[in-house]
Amino acid sequence: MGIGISSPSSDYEMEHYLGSGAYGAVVQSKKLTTNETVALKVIKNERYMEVAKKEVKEKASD
Ligand SMILES: Nc1ncnc2c1ncn2[C@@H]1O[C@H](COP(=O)(O)OP(=O)(O)OP(=O)(O)O)[C@@H](O)[C@H]1O
Repeated sequence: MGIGISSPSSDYEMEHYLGSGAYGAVVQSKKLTTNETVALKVIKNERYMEVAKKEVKEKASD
């Protein structure tokens, strides 16, 4: 059983480490509300939060 993590929209279970970038680590996880496999980016520092939010918005509009 992996480590659990929650967001306002779902709970996730972390499965395994995928890699690291400048802002934090990426972990393969299961989204428990839908059973989907997703990549969760865990931001390593609060200072990077705004950069991360901007990246998510840009990727969502691709
Ligand atoms: N959807 C994904 N599926 C599989 N592996 C992924 C996925 N997203 C990220 N990774 C892995 O995690 C690593 C870090 O990804 P991340 O997006 O944080 O950084 P990056 O785009 O490589 O670089 P930067 O930090 O400059 O944005 C990647 O190099 C890759 O190995």
